Amino acid sequence: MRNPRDFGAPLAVGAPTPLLEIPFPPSRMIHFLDASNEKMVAKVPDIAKKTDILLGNLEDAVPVDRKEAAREGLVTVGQTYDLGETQLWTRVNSLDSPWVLDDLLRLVGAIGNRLDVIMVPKVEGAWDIHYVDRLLAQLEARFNVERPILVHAILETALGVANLEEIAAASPRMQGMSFGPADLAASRRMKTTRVGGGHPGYVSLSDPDGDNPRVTAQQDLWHYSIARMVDACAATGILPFYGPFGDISDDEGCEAQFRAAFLLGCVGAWSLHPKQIAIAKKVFSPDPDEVRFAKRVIEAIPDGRGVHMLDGKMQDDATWKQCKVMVSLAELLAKKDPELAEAYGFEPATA
Ligand SMILES: CC(C)(COP(=O)(O)OP(=O)(O)OC[C@H]1O[C@@H](n2cnc3c(N)ncnc32)[C@H](O)[C@@H]1OP(=O)(O)O)[C@@H](O)C(=O)NCCC(=O)NCCSC(=O)C[C@H](O)C(=O)O
Ligand SMILES: [Mg+2]
Repeated sequence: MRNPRDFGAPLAVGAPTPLLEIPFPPSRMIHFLDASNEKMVAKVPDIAKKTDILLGNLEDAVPVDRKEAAREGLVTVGQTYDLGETQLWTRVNSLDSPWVLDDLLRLVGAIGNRLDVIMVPKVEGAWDIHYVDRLLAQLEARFNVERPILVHAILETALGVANLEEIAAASPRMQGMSFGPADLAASRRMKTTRVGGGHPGYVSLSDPDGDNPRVTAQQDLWHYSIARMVDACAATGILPFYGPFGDISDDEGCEAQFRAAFLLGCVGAWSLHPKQIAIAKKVFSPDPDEVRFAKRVIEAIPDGRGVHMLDGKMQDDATWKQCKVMVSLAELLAKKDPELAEAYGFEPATA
């Protein structure tokens, strides 16, 4: 066990001091692109204005013969594009791959001061985070990186899900976690070929009722693991994200999957295609009617104490805290987006 008094100390001489509080800028969507694809890179200036997070993907979906081009393309994006307030992340190759060491060496050396977060795939336990933590500290010291690069784990193996509490608490560098339904399905031997979403075979069935047809309702394959991820993240002050929705043609299915994650506590989701950015923005920006109601609750109970009735609904200390969650998120997003500020009824100057 690490000495708790050393938890906030750098793991290498000359590395920046770890953050003890994880920053929470707007994080509704992590937009994936392959920086070896010229068409995608050409869209960076436009996409950077629309997405909260831009991620250069180096792992799965990037063919083996384009791994180096994707890495170098991301270096070029980091060195040449002004992304404004949009965060720049990468997903490196998995820790057992032949590419990850060069991914980390090259990216921290070339754009270490531009990279906000490194997403590490297929994290299985705290030991994976400890490895990346020490190596990043050494590289930060070597390349004079001024602020710690944070680490985001993808939960996409059965062992990773079994160990998620330890992963969340493994390092002050842990920024958050994403849920990876495709690799997780394979790891668990689930019988679905879909990337996220439901399945028509996973249903609950009503009881027999004479000759009447029995009713089925599709169930959520992912509820248990996403809820565990949200608890582990909230318990350690880091941020949970839903991952990919692979049926690019099914906007409604994507929205439903994202909304289930949003309601459970996730702050954002991945967008694989430019059109999923708008879906994530819609879902992960709280509904204006809910925000207006939450504001009324806070105005009605300024000190957050006691019991009150509003529109026939009981309000107390706990509902006040729920409303604070909603209004704080709305305020954060309104600062970035004047249209949302108006929809939420915030004065532009105070938003
Ligand atoms: C899914 C795609 C392969 C679809 O691409 P395409 O067939 O080219 O779609 P369109 O013809 O509709 O594209 C229209 C234009 O938009 C550009 N485009 C497409 N996607 C992106 C993007 N992500 N960023 C920027 N620009 C994009 C196209 O180039 C077209 O441009 P133009 O011709 O000039 O109009 C593709 O969207 C894609 O590759 N997406 C990323 C896929 C990805 O990153 N997959 C990995 C993440 S999911 C995962 O790893 C699973 C997870 O780990 C788990 O285990 O669950
Ligand atoms: Mg995966």
